[in-house]
Amino acid sequence: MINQQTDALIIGFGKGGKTLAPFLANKGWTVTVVEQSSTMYGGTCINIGCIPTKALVHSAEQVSAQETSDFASKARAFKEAWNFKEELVSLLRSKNHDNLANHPGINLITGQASFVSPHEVLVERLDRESLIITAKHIFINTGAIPFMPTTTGDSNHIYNSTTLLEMSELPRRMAIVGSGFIGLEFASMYATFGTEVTVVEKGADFLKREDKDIRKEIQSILEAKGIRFLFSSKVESVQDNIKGTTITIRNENGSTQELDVDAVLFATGRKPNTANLALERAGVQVNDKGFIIVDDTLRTNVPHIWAIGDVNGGPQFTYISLDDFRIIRSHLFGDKSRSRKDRKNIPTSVFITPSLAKVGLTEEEAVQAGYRIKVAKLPGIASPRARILKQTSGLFKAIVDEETGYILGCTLFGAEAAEIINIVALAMDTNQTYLDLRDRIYTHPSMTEILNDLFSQI
Ligand SMILES: Cc1cc2nc3c(=O)[nH]c(=O)nc-3n(C[C@H](O)[C@H](O)[C@H](O)COP(=O)(O)OP(=O)(O)OC[C@H]3O[C@@H](n4cnc5c(N)ncnc54)[C@H](O)[C@@H]3O)c2cc1C
Ligand SMILES: NC(=O)c1ccc[n+]([C@@H]2O[C@H](COP(=O)([O-])OP(=O)(O)OC[C@H]3O[C@@H](n4cnc5c(N)ncnc54)[C@H](O)[C@@H]3O)[C@@H](O)[C@H]2O)c1
Repeated sequence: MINQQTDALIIGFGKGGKTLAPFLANKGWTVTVVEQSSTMYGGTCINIGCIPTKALVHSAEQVSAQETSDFASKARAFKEAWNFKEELVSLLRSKNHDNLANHPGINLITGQASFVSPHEVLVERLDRESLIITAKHIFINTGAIPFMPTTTGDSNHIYNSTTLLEMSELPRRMAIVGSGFIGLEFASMYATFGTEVTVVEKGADFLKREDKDIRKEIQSILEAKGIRFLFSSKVESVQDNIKGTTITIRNENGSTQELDVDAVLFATGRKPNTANLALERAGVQVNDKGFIIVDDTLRTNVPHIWAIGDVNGGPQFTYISLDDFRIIRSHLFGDKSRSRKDRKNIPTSVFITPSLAKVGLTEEEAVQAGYRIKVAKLPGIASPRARILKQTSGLFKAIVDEETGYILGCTLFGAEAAEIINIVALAMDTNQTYLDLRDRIYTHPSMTEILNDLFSQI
């Protein structure tokens, strides 16, 4: 057993941790980063999350614009897109690796970390001697992993988002269980490539935090791609047969139906990746779902141990993990003022085609909160840029406080919505009124200029 000392030990190569490591090293701290897998340098986002999925979404949109007709051509197009995704991920993984490995103040170790005591962590390496690292400060950044509900049966066709991304063949028929971010993004992407997709959702509807008109528009556009939705339904069993696999779906009213598919994706949420950490040996507390409990400055109940990113139970987005880094920076080397409370309007985007992006309140939420509101709405086709991009479907919507003119919320379902929403979020965070966005000079022809027209509806 080798013993090492370090000022900061970062467990997991997540977004916040990999940003914190060079920051602390540049401040003169000795920094050790431990990542359990050589295929995960750069973390979930780079390897099995945002980047590979959005590369496939983008390729699907290009293929759909070419209107390939027969399945064999579609399958070839998917294989090409998959190869591109693999090349991109491998490039980014290696860049991420080198960024830390080549930094003179950072010791990057590949191995699995678990606590021995509050200041000591065991690192087990595949083909090398284990280490005990004694650290003054410890940052847990181990992310989240897919949560899979139990089903009966025997199948080699069950996937989660990680394992499905390893498959280079386009399935002809696919069931996707869950219609959250991952379920909808995969459904839209595979259907755009040409897979026959059925989505099985236990709830009575999807995206429950969206207004009804937006949900209706999304559903009709996804259905037009050929996606079938089965709501209030659960997959009970998955049983392989010579042609693929048969899933048995039970509806809320008790009736069952069978569906033959080639692949079943479970996209039913993600749970904290803490099982191997032996947190109890450090005395670190977790909540009933296993997420590490932190205060608004991201410290755990053990003052020298912090938790960053998905593992601390905050919103599961790469940009939130990055913001966790900013909070920790503020507390270690800044004025100690930044906290989770500063996050006012967090924009989100679901990368279906066209994309859905949102910030702040929906119409229903604003009414429930007691605001007197004005609502602006425009169809996607109102944008000249959307016509150029051949993505004219969708719906843009903004909610404004009638009394003050402040923007309470905005949902953009249309081309490049994930870009435009950041401008609306900035306006909201800096207390600008809807008039500021209505009367701004934007480039033309851009998607952003839809804000001129959208807010002119008020
Ligand atoms: C399919 C998919 C698509 C997504 N798309 C988006 C998107 O478009 N936009 C967005 O913002 N977010 C997206 N997300 C969410 C986003 O990927 C995560 O919120 C983000 O990556 C979380 O980062 P993190 O800092 O918590 O840690 P992670 O990036 O999850 O890193 C944790 C690391 O810790 C390592 N580790 C775990 N346990 C140990 C241990 N005991 N010892 C050593 N190492 C360990 C893991 O191997 C992993 O590399 C997506 C997620 C998925 C699954
Ligand atoms: N574009 C992005 O920013 C992006 C993309 C992908 C993932 N993510 C992050 O990853 C997280 C996890 O994504 P996710 O889609 O796995 O989770 P999710 O929580 O967004 O959605 C899970 C869905 O599965 C349904 N479900 C759960 N159990 C079920 C069952 N047994 N049968 C049928 N349906 C069931 C739920 O009702 C829900 O609709 C997201 O919340 C998000 O934070 C972000």
